[in-house]
Amino acid sequence: MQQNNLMKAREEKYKSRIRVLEALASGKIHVAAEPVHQMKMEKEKFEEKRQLLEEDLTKLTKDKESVTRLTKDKEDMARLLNDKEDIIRLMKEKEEMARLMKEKEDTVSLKKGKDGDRNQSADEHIAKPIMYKDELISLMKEKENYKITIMKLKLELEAMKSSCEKSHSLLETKSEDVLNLLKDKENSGNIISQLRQELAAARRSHETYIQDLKTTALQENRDFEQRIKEVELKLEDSTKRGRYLEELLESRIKTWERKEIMLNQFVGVQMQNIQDLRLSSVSIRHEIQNCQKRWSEELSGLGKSLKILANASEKYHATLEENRKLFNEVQELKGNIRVFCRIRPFLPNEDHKSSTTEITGDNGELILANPTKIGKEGNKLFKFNKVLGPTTSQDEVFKDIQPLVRSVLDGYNVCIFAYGQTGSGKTYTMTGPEDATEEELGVNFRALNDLFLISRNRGDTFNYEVSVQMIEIYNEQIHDLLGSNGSEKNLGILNSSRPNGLAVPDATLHPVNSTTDVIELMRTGLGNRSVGATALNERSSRSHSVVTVHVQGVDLKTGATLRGALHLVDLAGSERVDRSAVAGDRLKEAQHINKSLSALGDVIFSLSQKTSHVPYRNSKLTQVLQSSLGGHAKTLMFVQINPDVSSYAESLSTLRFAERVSGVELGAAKANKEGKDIREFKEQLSLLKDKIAKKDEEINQLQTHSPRVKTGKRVDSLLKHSSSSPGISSLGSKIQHRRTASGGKAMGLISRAGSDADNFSEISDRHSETSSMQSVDDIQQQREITVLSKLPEDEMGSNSADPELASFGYADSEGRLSDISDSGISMGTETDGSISSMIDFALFPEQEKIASTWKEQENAPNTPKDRLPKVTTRVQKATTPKTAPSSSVWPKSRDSTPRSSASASTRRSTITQATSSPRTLNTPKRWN
Ligand SMILES: Nc1ncnc2c1ncn2[C@@H]1O[C@H](COP(=O)(O)OP(=O)(O)OP(=O)(O)O)[C@@H](O)[C@H]1O
Repeated sequence: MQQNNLMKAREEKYKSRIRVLEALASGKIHVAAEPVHQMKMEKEKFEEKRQLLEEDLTKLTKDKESVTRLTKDKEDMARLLNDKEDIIRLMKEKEEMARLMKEKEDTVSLKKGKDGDRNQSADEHIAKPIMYKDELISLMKEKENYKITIMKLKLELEAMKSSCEKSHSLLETKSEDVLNLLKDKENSGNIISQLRQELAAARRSHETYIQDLKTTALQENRDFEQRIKEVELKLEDSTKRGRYLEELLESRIKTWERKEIMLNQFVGVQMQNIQDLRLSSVSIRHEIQNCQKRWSEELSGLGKSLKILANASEKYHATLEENRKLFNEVQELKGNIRVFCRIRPFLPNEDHKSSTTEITGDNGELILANPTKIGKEGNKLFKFNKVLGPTTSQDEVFKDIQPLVRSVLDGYNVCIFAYGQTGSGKTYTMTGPEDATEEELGVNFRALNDLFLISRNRGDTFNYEVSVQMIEIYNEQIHDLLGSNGSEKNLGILNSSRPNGLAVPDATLHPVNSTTDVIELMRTGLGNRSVGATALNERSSRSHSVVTVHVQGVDLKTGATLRGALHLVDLAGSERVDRSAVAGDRLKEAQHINKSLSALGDVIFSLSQKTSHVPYRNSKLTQVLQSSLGGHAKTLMFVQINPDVSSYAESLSTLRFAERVSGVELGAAKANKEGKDIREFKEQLSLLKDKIAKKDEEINQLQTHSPRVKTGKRVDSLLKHSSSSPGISSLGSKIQHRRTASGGKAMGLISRAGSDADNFSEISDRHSETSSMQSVDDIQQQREITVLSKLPEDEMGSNSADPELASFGYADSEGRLSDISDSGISMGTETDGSISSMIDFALFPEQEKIASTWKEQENAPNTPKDRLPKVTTRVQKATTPKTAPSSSVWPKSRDSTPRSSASASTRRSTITQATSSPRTLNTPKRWN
């Protein structure tokens, strides 16, 4: 406890010391500020510290006293220990005494024995026992005393023992205390020495601190004195300035007073003004309120009129929409060629910055910007049925033409062709890119798939048969892309009015039943085309590919048949070819492309002008598409545009062409529907026609041997121009051949030209019902004869390999040329009173009756031989008034007119003398 208290006291002391030191440390900061006060504080603290130290000292002294007391206790203890030792020694002595007593007793007993002996001897010696008795009694007494003393000693010893034990235990505790005290003392000694050291150190530091304080105080005093001097100086200055400022203030106050007076006067005036302004503002407010009222009235009026306008605009849009629909319906009724313009996106390798095209909305308008002209001046607006932007997907494209494609199943002929320069996306639209994904598949695949789908859906009511032909027209030669021999064979064209409606009957017709069949076929076809492409140097872009889907449907209820054909045409690139830049095969290809595209243009133009003669036969392409372009078909053209600036010229020419095409009215489309009876009747008719053809041949043979015909020069020439009559045509050709055999060089050339593959068309024409009376091939041959007859024989020989090319007008180097002008062709246009119809009259009695009046007038003979001169006369009659229009709308080529007239005159003089009607031949024209 004591020790704990001691420790607590020390702790308190140290804490107080720390506080003092902290107070000193904190006080030190303020020393500089209040040195005197601080010093007093310091002194007080120091006093406190001193008192504490004194208290410590008194405590220590007390400790010392207690230590001294303890030392005394210790000494007592030592004394007690000595006592104890004495007691022990006494005990030992007592034991010694006891031992001695024992020895004495023993001696006594021995003495007693001796006494017995002595008694015996007493007898002997009677005096001796009495002496010994006394001695014994004294000894006994002594013994008794000893016993008492021993008892006393024993008691004393026990008391001593107990006290000794007590003092031993006390001693033990004391000794422990002493040890503790000694330790404490040692510790206290240490602490005291430590405290002394600390005290000395504190004294030293305090002294130094006091010393420092003194020096700082001195320094501060000096600084204070310095500052006081400075402050005194400043005070002097400020007093001076104060005086100056007072003076200044006074003068200013005076000025301000003056100004105040002025200001008051001014304020008075201003107040007056404000009053005036208030009055005027009140009047203005009134005015504004009036204005606001008027405006709100006007605004509400405007709102009403705006509402009316909005309603009107809504109605206007609805009307516009209706107009558009009506326009489309009108176009549908008129049978206009639909034109969809598709703009290809920029390809990864192209500069994406500058596009020449801009789509203005969803109304089919397209602006083509001339890159050389800035602003609206260079813009040209075109309008089509639809404009498909670069982001339009293949599916969206097909959705737009789907109804058209589906109408094939209702017996319509549909033709979809893609026109545009190379690389503008024709093949992409029609077929899709190479390795196309399902989304990228083109119109061909989608159309066939759709046809299958619908035909399957109509399975309950109709039985459809779908078959596909795929041909390629390259250098005016037709190749079958689905044939087993690849595309090598050159095929001929038949007029599509044959019962099966096939334009190219020799091209393989593949029946297809499923989408897989179609994909297989397309692959084969494209494979054959691409094989050609490698061999013939990008032939794909230099040939037209035509996929024809023939659909024949039988109505399961009525037995009526429907026959529809869908032509999907990927045309060759339409770009202009600068002839100086190409030669050889390329030149030939370009010329053929130009020729066929020009022919297509001519046909479209003729259709748009509704001329009686349409020059289908000017190219293989138009011949193949004849039934789809003119025969009440639905026709759609995709105009493909490359948006790049470099293609501006081509785009302009393409769009102009497309614009003209969009104006073409083909007449309302008609479905090829036939009742069962009609079909049978038509089949009979075609059989009869075949018979007639055979009969005609027989007649020809007879006529060949007839002397009248051999010498009949007039008949010969007339026959030449009545070639559309089957019998007469063949007769004419025979006569020509005969003349060739007997004639000169020119005739030889005729023969060669006649042997050209194109003559297939001529021969086939004999089976035609409605073809023109004078075929284009005839005119071509005549031109060849005319032109080539002027050439030296060797030159003719070199050109004779390709008579078509030899006659192909190259005068215009930049444009597509049609070497056979529309005006030239139309000199022998077909009429309703054509020879074939006359023959029909003769063969079918009913018709003959109808025409009896005419026959009577003409006094028509009944035999074919007799009929012939009548026929020719009729031809002359029919032909003469239908002179070709003397002025074509198409620009004539620079050198064409003289050549044409020359050739016409030459032709008249050398070959034909039969026709005297004025003709204009070979006016080349250009579609651009
Ligand atoms: N709408 C389109 N979206 C994406 N790529 C297109 C599109 N149209 C065309 N292309 C790409 O442009 C390139 C040229 O297209 P494509 O071969 O169809 O042109 P083309 O007019 O048929 O050429 P050619 O006359 O040589 O046959 C191809 O790489 C094709 O994938």
